[in-house]
Amino acid sequence: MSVAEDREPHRTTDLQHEQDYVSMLYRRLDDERATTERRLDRALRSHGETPQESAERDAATSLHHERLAQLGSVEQGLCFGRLDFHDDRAPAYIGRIGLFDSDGDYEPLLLDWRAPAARPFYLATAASPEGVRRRRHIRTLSRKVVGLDDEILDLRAAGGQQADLGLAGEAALLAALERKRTGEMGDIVATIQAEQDDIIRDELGGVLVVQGGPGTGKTAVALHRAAYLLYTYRQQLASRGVLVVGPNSTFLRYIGQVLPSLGETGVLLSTIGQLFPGVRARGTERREAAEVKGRPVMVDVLARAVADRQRVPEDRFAVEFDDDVLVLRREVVERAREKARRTGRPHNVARRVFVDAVLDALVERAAVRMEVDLFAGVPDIPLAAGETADAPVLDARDRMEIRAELAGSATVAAALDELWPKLTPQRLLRDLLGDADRLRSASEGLLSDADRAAVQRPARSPWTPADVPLLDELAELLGEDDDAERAARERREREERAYAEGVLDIMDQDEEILDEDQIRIADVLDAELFAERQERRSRLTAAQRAARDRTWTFGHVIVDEAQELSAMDWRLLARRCPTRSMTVVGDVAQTGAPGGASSWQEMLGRHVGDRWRLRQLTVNYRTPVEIMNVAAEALHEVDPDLRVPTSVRETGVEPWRATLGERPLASVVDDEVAAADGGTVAVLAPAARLDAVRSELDGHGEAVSVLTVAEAKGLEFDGVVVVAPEDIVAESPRGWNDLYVACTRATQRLGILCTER
Ligand SMILES: Nc1ncnc2c1ncn2[C@@H]1O[C@H](COP(=O)(O)OP(=O)(O)OP(=O)(O)O)[C@@H](O)[C@H]1O
Repeated sequence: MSVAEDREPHRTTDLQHEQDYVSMLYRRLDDERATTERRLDRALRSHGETPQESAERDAATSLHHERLAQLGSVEQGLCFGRLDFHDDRAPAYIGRIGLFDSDGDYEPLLLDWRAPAARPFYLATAASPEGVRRRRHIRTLSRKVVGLDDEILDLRAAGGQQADLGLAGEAALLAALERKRTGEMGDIVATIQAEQDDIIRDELGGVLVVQGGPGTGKTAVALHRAAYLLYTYRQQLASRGVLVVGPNSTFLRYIGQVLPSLGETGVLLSTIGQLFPGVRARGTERREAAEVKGRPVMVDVLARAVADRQRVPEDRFAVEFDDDVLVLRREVVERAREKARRTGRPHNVARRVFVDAVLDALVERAAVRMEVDLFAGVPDIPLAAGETADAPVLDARDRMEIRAELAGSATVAAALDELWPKLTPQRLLRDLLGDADRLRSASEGLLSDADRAAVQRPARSPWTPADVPLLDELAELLGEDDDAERAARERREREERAYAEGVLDIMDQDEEILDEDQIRIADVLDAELFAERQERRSRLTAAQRAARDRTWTFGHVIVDEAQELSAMDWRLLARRCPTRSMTVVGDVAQTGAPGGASSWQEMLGRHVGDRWRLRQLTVNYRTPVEIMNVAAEALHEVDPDLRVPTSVRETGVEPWRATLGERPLASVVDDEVAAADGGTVAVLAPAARLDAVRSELDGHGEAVSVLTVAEAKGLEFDGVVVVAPEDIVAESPRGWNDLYVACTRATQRLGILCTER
């Protein structure tokens, strides 16, 4: 233990004193909620006469709404710490948000954990106390104070000893770590450790890489960093939002409550597969297919696939027009294509240039034909004075009319579409992966026959996560000719606004003549109107607006389990974050994805060169020593030089091994469920055995999660049973990494069922 810890039961007076203070804080919180509700109500009822007033009203409702959400989310564990100082400063209380005295002097009653003044709570040690005499953890249940853990930051009291791991608030920390898991990640705001705090508060700019073994709190640190950045750089980040990328939707559900519990709503949690609005990547595919799709060479394959759709006719281009056939030579179309390509614009935007050039050529052809027709059978008339024989018979206006007619002709449009079709990313990718000839043409010399066989699939196949970065790349290559759509959107917004203003006016007139009861009905209407109006504009947080917009760029991007991302995934993320303000969190020893990375430089070099900074986390908070000893065997197979992180606790419970099939799996798992005593249990199986294991454990319901290792990435359970580790290892080129991940999901107990082999 690093410091003297007060394990004596606290005197009732101490508890009572803290209870009084905490109760006062909750009263202050209630007041604040009531005030904010009143402000929100007032803002909703105010009419914006001018566009500026409307905008101000929207900004105010949005602000109050956000504040209300924040005040609502900090109810549990509002205040969790107190610092007492050596000098005569008043004690500082630390909590989830800042609260101030409502009187004139505006004294802080509770410090937000992210405020600089709260930092000693996480950093002060006996050796470097930063003026702190005592650190107190206050444990609460609802609004009741149920316990206190004190540390006196005094080297003499600690016997001059510094513990190896330098843990702060050890009693509170160990209590948190021993807690049964619920299936949802909780925040660690009361027990953040110094090495974690350093990372959480690292500066905003540039790429920060956080490398740490399993259970070192990388995910927790990443989420607290998001909350810290939004607090500290609110001006910069509130409007653009923060994106947190996780490996799959189970993981996102697992971490989903952490940021709201810290009072933050401006964060979009997403997988890579969810980052293309309008596409749900629910399909699965073989590892080989995902690996090929993740390679950087796909950029060239896709560029070629787009170029392949810009065709010129074999021989000549003939199109029916006005009971006639207009013919263009192949070279004329080729020149039009070159002209369009030379603009360097994306396919759908450059299409206009191509279409214009072909239409110009067609107008010429049509004009010639008309002149021929006009004069057919007409005897030569002598030229009048000033006339020349080659003066055009059709003037500019005639030509414009012909052009308009050509442009409006369905046959001409269809013929042009054959040569240079308008394309969506979805259509192009479906066509490409569903057609062997197209695929070969786009990838000859870039992919092998085996690669092509891996990615080719029936045209109606569902989208997979590895398709999404390809769709994103194609969206860039194809571009959007969206003038008409933008105008329609603006018109729609104007109409909606006028409608809302109208409803408000009617309500106001009504209110003047309604009696009390009816006004209450109007209040309900008001609430509905509020919801409607907010839904359209101000209620949407930056994160929600970002989720609907592929071209949104975020103020900061945090990537968890980053080692799993492919080169194409990184290209997509780089587009979402042109400022390269990123936090990249992961463990290159846990890489399971075939396109994932085994070194950070290999992964990031292509996008940021060597302009990234590395921080390491070294202490394992999840997995006890006994289990890490077993996990270390798997890690040794990955790379004998790698070391497991140091565990903070021992449980005295050794992991067990048995042979699969000796006892029915259901009964083995029943024992584990009983041992977990209300905690969570997972059975991790090789993909090939998953269905069989699931049906064997049918009836265990929600008590047991049956998952592949890939699905269990980033999650944790009180008890874990690993089925057929040999098969897990054999199933993938990174099988030992997978086994390492499987063993390190456990917080209390690990069992391994080997196959007979
Ligand atoms: N300072 C802390 N106080 C309390 N609990 C902590 C602390 N740091 C980490 N934990 C807990 O340890 C567990 C592991 O944390 P987390 O999932 O963030 O680790 P990780 O490094 O992302 O692991 P992996 O790479 O295996 O997914 C979680 O239950 C987390 O809440």
